[in-house]
Amino acid sequence: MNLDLFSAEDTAPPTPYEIAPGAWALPGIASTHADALWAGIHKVIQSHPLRHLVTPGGSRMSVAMSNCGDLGWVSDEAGYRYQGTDPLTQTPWPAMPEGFREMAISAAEQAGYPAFEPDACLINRYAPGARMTLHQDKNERDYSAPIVSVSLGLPAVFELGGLERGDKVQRLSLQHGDVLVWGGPARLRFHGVRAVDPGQHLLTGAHRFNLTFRKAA
Ligand SMILES: O=C(O)CCC(=O)C(=O)O
Ligand SMILES: [Fe+2]
Repeated sequence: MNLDLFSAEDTAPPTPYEIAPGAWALPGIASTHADALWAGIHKVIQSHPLRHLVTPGGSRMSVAMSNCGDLGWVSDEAGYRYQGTDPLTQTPWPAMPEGFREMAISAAEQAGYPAFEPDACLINRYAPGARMTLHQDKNERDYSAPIVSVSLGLPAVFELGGLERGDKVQRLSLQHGDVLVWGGPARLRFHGVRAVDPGQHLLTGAHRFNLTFRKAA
């Protein structure tokens, strides 16, 4: 009798795959770093709390945000932008923890983008029902560096569109520890996150967290 319940096929680590030219999924690569990333998130949000920013149009975002690194992404009635100071605390954003930087650089490398030097890390917290509508990341000064996006906690459905808002979107299920990297011809693709379903995760509780690394300056 064969009692080998876990065949080699089942236990083989998932491998990186290209979702679209220049866009890569790196399943699970952050899971072994999750505890360190989680500790880093906590440290950052202790001094620079998660908050619901307001869009230039005046709506409150459902995702709560904070930042670390030289620059942080913010939004208010005046627009979207990066700045070195947290508008809430009026103090500089905390330094990007070394483990964050290493994770982002390694992910970019695995997706074929060597020499990624992130200077901004946006921390996104999704409670059940929170979502991010289709958008392009285009507040960065130049688009030659990729975007590195790390998922922690509750799963979510990521939508990757094309270069035009109306283009067809492909849906990807993102689990704890999954990383997406998009750059080059994919750098300005529209993308978003569908409303997160209620759930419980051992590390993050009732939330999904996402770290988005960018070279903003
Ligand atoms: O939460 C995610 O997976 C994506 C976040 C995102 O697109 C952004 O912060 O610009
Ligand atoms: Fe984005």
